[in-house]
Amino acid sequence: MELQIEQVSKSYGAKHALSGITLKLKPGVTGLLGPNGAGKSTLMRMLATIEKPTQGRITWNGVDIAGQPQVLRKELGYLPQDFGVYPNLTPLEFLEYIAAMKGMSARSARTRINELLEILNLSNDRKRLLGGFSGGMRQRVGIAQSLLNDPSLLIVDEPTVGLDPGERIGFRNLLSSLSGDRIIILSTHIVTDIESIPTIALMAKGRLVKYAAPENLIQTVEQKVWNCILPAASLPEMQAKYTVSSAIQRSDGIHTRIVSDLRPSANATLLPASLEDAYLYTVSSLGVQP
Ligand SMILES: Nc1ncnc2c1ncn2[C@@H]1O[C@H](COP(=O)(O)OP(=O)(O)OP(=O)(O)O)[C@@H](O)[C@H]1O
Repeated sequence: MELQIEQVSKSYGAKHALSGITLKLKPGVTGLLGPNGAGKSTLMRMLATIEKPTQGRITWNGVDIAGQPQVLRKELGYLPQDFGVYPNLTPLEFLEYIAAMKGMSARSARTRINELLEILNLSNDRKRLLGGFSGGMRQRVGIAQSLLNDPSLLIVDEPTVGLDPGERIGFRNLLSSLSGDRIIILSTHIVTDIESIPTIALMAKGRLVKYAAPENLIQTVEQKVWNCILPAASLPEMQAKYTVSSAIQRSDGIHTRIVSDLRPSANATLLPASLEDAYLYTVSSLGVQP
């Protein structure tokens, strides 16, 4: 099983949304991380065969999906960013409707739907109208519909938006349990969502900037993360000069976490680096607002 992205670019008129993306994905989870406008959704829409590249090609097990989208579609699960539900249906009715559109038999759909409602903790709400669901509950219904056909390629665009902290953790565990022999691609601009994912594709300005394991990304900022204790008045000046990843008010001043090649002040001390530091450092060095 292989998904190959070869020199893919996408333009909308004069706007270059993606430029020369090349990636080869094998079974496992890949996290697409990048600030707003990086091109994550555009790439995912092309992988989901909703749009075609302006240049380059995407192949699924060697077949170009622009010419033969059906080869991939039957093995695809997709949760788009702007996923909407029909408010007057229950989760059960909604999932039965999607399953019928995917060509599943009523019998196998019913078994799979029951399984998914259980996994996604929706069994007790199976007969309530979706219109009354919270954002997190709707998102779980969206995840359920993407898994109906037990897809070999699962694409989920910003799946944790609207989830509360407990649901986020539940979703992370669900993804790990699903990985096995399938390719999963998940996009986010929230670093903590993908800390436990084995491979990260970092995007900015329509380009693939890094493709590496989280620990390798963290290594790039080892010995570059500093704690400076500042008087409140100096914070704006430091923020203008350096990449500040956090600033916490304490009794002895503002504990400011700075990512910088050089020691930012005489009293600065080194801190262990995190994935968030690596992300901020990489994206800021490209002149992009993280
Ligand atoms: N249909 C479209 N027409 C014109 N421009 C578009 C279209 N879709 C995306 N773009 C532009 O392409 C760029 C990449 O957008 P995209 O939505 O893929 O980014 P993203 O990384 O998913 O960001 P976000 O997290 O905000 O969704 C942006 O500048 C966006 O405005």
